[in-house]
Amino acid sequence: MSWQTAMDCSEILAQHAVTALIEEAELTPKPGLVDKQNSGSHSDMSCELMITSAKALEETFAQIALVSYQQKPSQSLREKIAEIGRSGEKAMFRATGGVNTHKGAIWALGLLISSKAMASPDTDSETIAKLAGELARYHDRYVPTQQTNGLRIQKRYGVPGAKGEAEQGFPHLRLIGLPALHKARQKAKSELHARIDTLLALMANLDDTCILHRGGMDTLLVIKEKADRVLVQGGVSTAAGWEALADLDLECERRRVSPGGSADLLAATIFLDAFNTSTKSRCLESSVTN
Ligand SMILES: CC(C)(COP(=O)(O)OP(=O)(O)OC[C@H]1O[C@@H](n2cnc3c(N)ncnc32)[C@H](O)[C@@H]1O)[C@@H](O)C(=O)NCCC(=O)NCCS
Ligand SMILES: Nc1ncnc2c1ncn2[C@@H]1O[C@H](COP(=O)(O)OP(=O)(O)OP(=O)(O)O)[C@@H](O)[C@H]1O
Repeated sequence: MSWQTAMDCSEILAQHAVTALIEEAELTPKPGLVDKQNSGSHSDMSCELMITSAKALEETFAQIALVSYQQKPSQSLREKIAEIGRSGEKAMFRATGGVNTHKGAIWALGLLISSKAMASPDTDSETIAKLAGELARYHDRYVPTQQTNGLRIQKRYGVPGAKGEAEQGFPHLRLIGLPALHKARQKAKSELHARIDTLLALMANLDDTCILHRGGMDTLLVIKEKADRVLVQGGVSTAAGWEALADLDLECERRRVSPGGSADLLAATIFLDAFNTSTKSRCLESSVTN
């Protein structure tokens, strides 16, 4: 996939980002998260709301791509996209009536869109994620000083959180998400199973501040271990893996936790993967059973 002008680039990247968010929301089943079957551990969200929110972000994503087109990482660019990202958060809250549907996703996708727009269209995903990290490491002098759940949790548990993940060049995207998706496809898994296995691989590895915030460290460790157990059983395409997924789902429900950070990184994985020409026309079946 290629683009010739800044406008093309902006439209293509924004559309792809919205599609990635919609495909993440619609992927079913997902433990603890909003999907087509239920709203997981989120009493204030639904799949329709996630889709409304995703569509409301298209303009934000387009603006980020436009200001980043053929630029280099710099403090000035970092501050420009931070401002656009913050107005994107406002657009999200307006569209959802005040519900935080995509804050983490705006952050991750915003940086990756900026990086894609800076680089030439055929740049590989590894380089894109690292370039996004380079941009994230510039200090934003206008960052609001108020405390967030994520900042509190990062301090309390000493984990990198969404900010650290980006500043490190998205290691979970490069080393876990994209390889898990490609490995599942190599094993001829269906696209549905491949994507759920990718989410589980992220959940098994990520110190997700959404889970830490609601459940604490004990809960995070149990969720990581149970996600890993599905993969050890061969993933959700096996009967034992499917059963282990049901067990993980019950655990998220019982503890009222949701892997929002892993969901964001799954959307980011889907976004970057779409530019890989060999996987362009993947067919995602709508079945929710094994
Ligand atoms: C860095 C952000 C996410 C704020 O982070 P913070 O951890 O303080 O906030 P908060 O807890 O509210 O949100 C974090 C969200 O990140 C996701 N997340 C959680 N853990 C992780 C993790 N380990 N890795 C990646 N994402 C994670 C979850 O969805 C979570 O809800 C971001 O909102 C921000 O600072 N935006 C400012 C605007 C900006 O600079 N934008 C630039 C790109 S558009
Ligand atoms: N399918 C999904 N379902 C739920 N959350 C998702 C999904 N996809 C991504 N997320 C991410 O999860 C985050 C929402 O998590 P959460 O509800 O824990 O945040 P919060 O509103 O800040 O905290 P809390 O609800 O615990 O007060 C969003 O910012 C979003 O980026």
